[in-house]
Amino acid sequence: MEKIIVRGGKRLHGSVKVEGAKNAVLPVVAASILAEYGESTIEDVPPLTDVYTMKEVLSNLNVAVTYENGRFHVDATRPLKTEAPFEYVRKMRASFTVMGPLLARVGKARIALPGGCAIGSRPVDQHLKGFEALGATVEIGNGFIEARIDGRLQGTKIYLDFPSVGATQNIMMAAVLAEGTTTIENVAEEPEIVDLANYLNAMGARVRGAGTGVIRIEGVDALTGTVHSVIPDRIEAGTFMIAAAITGGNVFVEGAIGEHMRPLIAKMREMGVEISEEGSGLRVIGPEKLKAVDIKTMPHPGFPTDMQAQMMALLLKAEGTSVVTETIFENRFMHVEEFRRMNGNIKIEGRSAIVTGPNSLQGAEVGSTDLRSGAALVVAGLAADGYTRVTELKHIDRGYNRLTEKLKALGADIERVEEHQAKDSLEVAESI
Ligand SMILES: CC(=O)N[C@H]1[C@@H](OP(=O)(O)OP(=O)(O)OC[C@H]2O[C@@H](n3ccc(=O)[nH]c3=O)[C@H](O)[C@@H]2O)O[C@H](CO)[C@@H](O)[C@@H]1O
Ligand SMILES: C=C(OP(=O)(O)O)C(=O)O
Repeated sequence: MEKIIVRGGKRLHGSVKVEGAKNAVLPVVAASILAEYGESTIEDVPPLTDVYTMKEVLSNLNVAVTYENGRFHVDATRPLKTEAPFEYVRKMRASFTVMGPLLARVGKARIALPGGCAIGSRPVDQHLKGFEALGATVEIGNGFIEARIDGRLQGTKIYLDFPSVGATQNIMMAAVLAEGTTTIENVAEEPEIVDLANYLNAMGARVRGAGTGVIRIEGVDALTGTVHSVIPDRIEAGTFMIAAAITGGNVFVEGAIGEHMRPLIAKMREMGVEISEEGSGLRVIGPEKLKAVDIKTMPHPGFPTDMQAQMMALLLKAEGTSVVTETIFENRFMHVEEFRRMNGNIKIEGRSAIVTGPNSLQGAEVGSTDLRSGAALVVAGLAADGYTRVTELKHIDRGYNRLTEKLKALGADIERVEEHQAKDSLEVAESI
């Protein structure tokens, strides 16, 4: 087992390049199953464990997939299998997004029921409601969800109870091959939805309205593989912006798209962080003193839940009381306990965490509970006295490529070490 050891106190400076967005890559790769003709090439794909899991899911469906030099080549023209077993869905919930494409292409999909996880129960009822509205029969049993349709899915009108990102994507991918027009209302508006729509349209689909609350899809008979570069990762970018701010540093985050990050930029500016759009990215300059602000996670364009933990790390250093309210996932405060180990003053009241600062954070041994909490602990470690040891790195590896190396290149005292070295971590850390 590995650990990240970080010694706080260094101001970050320099430039860091953002990679392709994990949350755009996964649905786009799933959508490549829809191409009855030709190959797809998906570019700017970072080497994350989730990407490798998606590759395995597709290979298992008899799709020919190769991944090299940040490019995913997918050939889905062979006869497809229709089952995604628990071993993949357990590793990565996004495996469930192959259901819509399979149903549309083959008329059948059998996917293991995605379970709960560290951030909440995460049901898929809205995905299933969409498939049923399109004419599919959905059955749940023996730990699997099976959806079938005789003939083609039929265009329809669907209203989502909640603007779920995954349900919007899954239903969009099913509807592109349906007969007639589908209108989906109250959809998610995240940049990753727009990216998926752009890819689908480049394959020959007719999707309109992605990025607004209503998506209209005119079904087509078949799709053809194409080349697509995914959007930059706004969550990775945001994590580096917070790392820069928490250390009072000056960092250029290359590739960060301001338009995708308005709520984070607005809140960081309220805290006193200087953020400017500069050429192909964002420059972030951390102030000497940070001000407390309140945060409420909401569907896009609200404040993203995937930035909540990292933002809480920054708020720990802010002067005053901040209220962080999590409205998307019912259990996304697992990092609070870990921050407390680092001397963080945080109280939880229902769906809110009350952070009182500024805190003089102390290095401690802390565990990632999901990928963003892991990154948030590393970021907090950059501003803590002494050594912070972050464990359970498998979570971080799902969503961040070379986090340690990138922070080190910005001047952080940080090292990723094997457990046996970490036993002697102080010694290792002293040699950083
Ligand atoms: C791979 C990927 O892109 N993951 C992102 C995606 O996850 P994901 O697509 O799973 O998130 P959703 O938007 O679907 O979930 C948001 C909320 O809706 C609920 N819900 C969802 C579907 C459903 O059928 N029924 C239901 O009740 C969930 O339990 C959750 O409370 O969007 C989340 C919200 O921005 C992000 O945190 C994740 O990083
Ligand atoms: C929660 C996340 O991802 P997933 O939906 O894949 O668990 C995330 O990216 O922060």
